[in-house]
This record gives sequence, C-alpha cells and structure tokens, in this order.
Amino acid sequence: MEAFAALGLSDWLIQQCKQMGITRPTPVQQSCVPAILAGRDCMGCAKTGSGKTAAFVLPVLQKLAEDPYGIFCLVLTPTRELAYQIAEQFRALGKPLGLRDCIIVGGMDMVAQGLELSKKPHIVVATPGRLADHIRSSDTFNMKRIKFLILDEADRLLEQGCTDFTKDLEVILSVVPAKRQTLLFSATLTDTLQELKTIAMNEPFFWENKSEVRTVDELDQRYILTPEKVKDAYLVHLIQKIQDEHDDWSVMIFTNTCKNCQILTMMLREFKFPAISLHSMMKQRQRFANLAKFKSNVFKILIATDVAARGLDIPTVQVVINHNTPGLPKIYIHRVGRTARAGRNGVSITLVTQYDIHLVNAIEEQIQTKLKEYPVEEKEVLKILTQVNVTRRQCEIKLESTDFGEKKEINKKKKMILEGKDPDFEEKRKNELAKRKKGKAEGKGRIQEIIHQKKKGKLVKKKGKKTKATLPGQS
Ligand SMILES: Nc1ncnc2c1ncn2[C@@H]1O[C@H](COP(=O)(O)OP(=O)(O)OP(=O)(O)O)[C@@H](O)[C@H]1O
Repeated sequence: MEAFAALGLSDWLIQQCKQMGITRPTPVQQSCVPAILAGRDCMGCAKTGSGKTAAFVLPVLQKLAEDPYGIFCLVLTPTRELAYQIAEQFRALGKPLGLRDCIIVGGMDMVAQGLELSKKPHIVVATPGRLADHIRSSDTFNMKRIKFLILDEADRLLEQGCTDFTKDLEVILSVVPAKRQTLLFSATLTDTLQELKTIAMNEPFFWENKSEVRTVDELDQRYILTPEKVKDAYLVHLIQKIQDEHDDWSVMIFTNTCKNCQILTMMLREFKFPAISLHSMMKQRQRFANLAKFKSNVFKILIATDVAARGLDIPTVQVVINHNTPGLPKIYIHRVGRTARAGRNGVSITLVTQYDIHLVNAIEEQIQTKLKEYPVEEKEVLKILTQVNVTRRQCEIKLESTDFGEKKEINKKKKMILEGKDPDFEEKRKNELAKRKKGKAEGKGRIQEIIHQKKKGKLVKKKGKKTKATLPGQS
C-alpha cells in the first residue's frame, strides 16, 4: 500500500482502492498521478487494460475533496457504454465523498439530463455530441469553473472516423475555461500527438510505455487464413471448440458492420450458442441491457462492431475473435485489448482472407509482434461448411424481411439518387436543420421550462432546507 501513498494520494483514497482490490499502482498510475496532483496537464499513452482510468480518477477525486464544487470535472469519451463505465469508477472510488456525477450521452432522455446538469454535479461524463447539444440549447448550466477536462480515448475523439466529433469538441472547448488542467489518455495516442498538444496547452507531462510492443505480453495473438466463404464455418467451429473445452468461458467477436453483427448473432443462435449483439443501430436501452447480460455471463458471446472496441473493461473475456481483419492497426490494438486485461491471460484470433494479408502485415509492423497461426483441423471445418452457409443465408433472408435499419437506409438512399439528390449532402443538411430546430424550440423552451418548474416545486417542498455534499476536507 505504501506505493500509492508515495504518489501523494490521501489515506481515504488508498483505502478505497484497497476495497476494490487495487493495491499497487500500475506504471501509468505511478507516473501520471503525481504529475496531475502537481497541477500539470498530462498525456498518458499506456497499453490496453493497464489502469488508465484510475490514473485520472484518483488525482481528480483527491483535488475535488480539497475544494468540492460542481461542475468540477468534465470527462469526454467516444461511446455511451464507456461513459457509464467511467462514471462507475468515479462513483466507486469517490463513494466516501458523496460524489454526485451525471452522465450525458445520446439515446437517453434529454430533459432528465438537462435537469441533472442544472443541479451542478461534481463530475460530468459525456459523449461529445449530446453534451454539445445541451450547450447549444440550454443556459441552465455552465462549465466556466471546471478545473479538469479529460479526454479518454483522446485520439478517437480527434480523428474524423465514421462519427466525427471535431465540431462538437469545438463547441465544448469554447465554453470551458482556458485555465484548467487537461488530461488526455489512450492506448494509441501517438498518431494524433500534435493536435492533442494544442488541447493540452501548458507543456503537458507526457508518459508513454517504453516497450516497442504495443500489445500486452499476456495476450496470445493468433490468426487463421481462410477463404471468405469458409469464414463462418471457422467461426462456428472455434466457438464449439471453446464451449467443449471450457466450463467457464466468454468470447467477444468483432465484425465490420451492424448488419453483419445482427446476422452473425442470428446464425450463432440457430446453432444454440448463447450469443447477443451490440451495435449502433440498436436502441440505447437494448445496448445497455445486452452489455449487462454479457458482463454477468448470462450470455457468453458478445458480437459487436467497433462501438465496443475501445475501453470496455470486462475481466471475464478470455478470447477475442476478429471476424474481419481490422483495416487499421490501432483498431486491432483496441479490439484485442478487450481481453488479457490487468495482468490476466487472453487469446485473440483474427480471421484473415487472402485479400487481408497486407492488413496483417501493417498490424504486425505497428505492434512489433508476429501473429502466430492458430491450429485448426480443417476436415472438421469442412464437415460443417454447407450447414453453416445455408444457415447464414437463411438468417440473411430473415433479416431482409424485417425493417432492419440498414436496409431501410439503403432504400432511402436509392430513392434519393433516383430523384437526382446526393444522399450524403441531404443527410448532413437534415442533421443541421434538426439540430438548429431542436436547439431553438425544444432547448430554450421545453427543457428550461421543465427545469425551472421542477426547481420551483422542490424549493417549495424544501423551504429553505439546503443540501450539501459531504466531502472530506469540507468544513
Ligand atoms: N493498480 C491496479 N492494480 C490492479 N488492477 C487495477 C489497477 N488499476 C486499475 N486496475 C483494474 O484494471 C482494469 C483495467 O483498467 P482500465 O479499464 O482503466 O484500463 P485502460 O488502461 O483504460 O484500458 P483501455 O485502453 O482498454 O481503455 C480495471 O478492471 C481496473 O479496475
């Protein structure tokens, strides 16, 4: 326990860590915690599962305990599930403080979120899109006093992937004070280092793993070379093998599209495997429910798109299967990082077709490790090939007969093209209009009205009774 004390953390926090089984700091914690406590901006680039979350949660809680107010700290993160996970860590470690946190993510009730924000929580954990919507549409809260701005998975927040956060980040950065501590963390910071340095303005303390190898030693990284048409048969064979050989097992399968995710889930269920999916075309409540069922091991297989590739901490996951070879090495690093976390062992198996070999070469070059072939009895795979492919086709037909979002989207786009419109341009225009409309009408009107009403109601009930969080150090 002394090691944590040597970092400058208070006794109550050390005790809280102990209760959670955290007894010795990991290297990223060892280096970043003292720098953050000393008031420096910080960039931490450490491998997956190495405890980056606690590296920022611990010093923020300590500083909050010394001078508690809301809104003290804003954490931005790219996915909704990750926002909940980070808030949980704050809640667990900050329990003795009576910590009040607030989670602002898309897909959840905006009015309830507005009300939460107006109550000045100590910590706000948000995805950028929804928080920017609140900033644009409401004046019942402000971020003028925040002391800490944290970007978790910072490189993802800055890159222009399928979800582009940059516009929303601009909105958020325009309302947070220039005088603040900025903390940036990820397992893959290096590509976006220059942009990140402009956000962390004050010569940040930079900590990076010394090792050339960018994945953890405890991870056994394998590949299977397969023709595209045999991929699913390999997948079914692998799952069957894992199920036969282990009593206690848990697997994450990553695939490239929401539709594929849905079809693979249906197909594995036809084979009576306990599979469940997670992708961005599901309703948010369903996403949370499925993740909870997987975490509690009710379902042993989670089939997901890259929405689940970063940050999720599910210690029971022993195997990650890449149903498609990731197009970018950094996506590979995050996906396989869902196993072999916090010193545990894990296996990753990537299904590689002859067209993906250059992708594997790029991955190996980046991670400075050679993937090893996963030995499979091909004869066994060929035995189930026809049955698997027929089942997949049946699932595809079944899905096509439903109104699964992707099909609807494609049809909508086809119609637009026939009308001589550019679907992408139309989409952008529609989103802009919707945002503006929502900002003006709903935001200024409905949210504030409800918030004011609720506040009034509460004040009448309490009649002068003031509530205050009980934070150590507060008189
Ligand atoms: N000092 C520690 N000792 C033991 N376990 C720890 C320690 N610090 C954190 N952990 C645990 O390690 C696990 C992984 O931590 P965390 O989720 O913060 O990893 P990460 O570095 O953010 O990974 P990723 O890059 O995938 O987001 C968590 O379950 C966390 O509770």
